[in-house]
Amino acid sequence: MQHPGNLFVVAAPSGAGKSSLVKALRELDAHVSPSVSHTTRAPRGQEKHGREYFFASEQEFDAMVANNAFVEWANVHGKRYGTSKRALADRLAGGADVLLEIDYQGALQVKQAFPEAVLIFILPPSWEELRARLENRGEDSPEVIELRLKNASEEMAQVGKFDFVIINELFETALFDLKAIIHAQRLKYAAQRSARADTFASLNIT
Ligand SMILES: Nc1ncnc2c1ncn2[C@@H]1O[C@H](COP(=O)(O)OP(=O)(O)OP(=O)(O)O)[C@@H](O)[C@H]1O
Ligand SMILES: Nc1nc2c(ncn2[C@@H]2O[C@H](COP(=O)(O)O)[C@@H](O)[C@H]2O)c(=O)[nH]1
Repeated sequence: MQHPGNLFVVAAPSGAGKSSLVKALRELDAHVSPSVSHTTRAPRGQEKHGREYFFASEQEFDAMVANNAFVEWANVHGKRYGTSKRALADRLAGGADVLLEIDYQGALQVKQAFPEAVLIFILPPSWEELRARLENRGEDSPEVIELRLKNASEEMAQVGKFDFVIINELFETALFDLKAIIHAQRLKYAAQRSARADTFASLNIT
């Protein structure tokens, strides 16, 4: 599918810092539009329906799967999460750069559907730091934290399938890297578009 916006996918093990990085990026770059996913997990803390997620019952999620409403969906830490086609198509068609914050299974499904999507993986600097970030965040029970840490090794084993890797040790450095990747992709895409336009013009294609 051709579309005027760029598509970025950011994945990471839980607690590596992807939401914090994406939030900071969005404060600096209004052209990056997030996509709001659907999930069957319960809201945490201050989360609002339609802002962080569309919170769906198992039956509602089943119906969306049956209606082929997702670009991608996956089981993550025992719950289901998915990006709806509606969340993506309108934004891309409108020329926005869309950034999906999803797990690696979803990222690989997106790459199948949109080969031009740029896949970025965020790594924590160490296991100790990953655990500390999950514990200090104070949002998940000890059982949930253990499950997320257990799943992190399978997730991190997928890093080679991504286009870029950022190690989120110093936050400002990782944010700089993320901005640089997005900037480089915009320049590349703009150059391709202009080369295409030149070729079209030389061939008298309007
Ligand atoms: N570079 C960093 N140094 C220290 N702490 C950080 C850094 N980046 C993020 N954090 C902190 O680590 C915790 C986890 O970050 P965040 O919630 O962004 O992770 P996440 O990858 O989005 O996790 P999840 O997938 O569970 O939503 C937060 O408390 C955040 O403030
Ligand atoms: N495949 C998808 N994964 C998603 C999506 N939205 C979020 N996620 C990932 O789930 C975990 C857990 O998120 P949390 O908010 O419960 O901490 C994390 O890795 C998210 O990136 C989605 O639409 N598809």
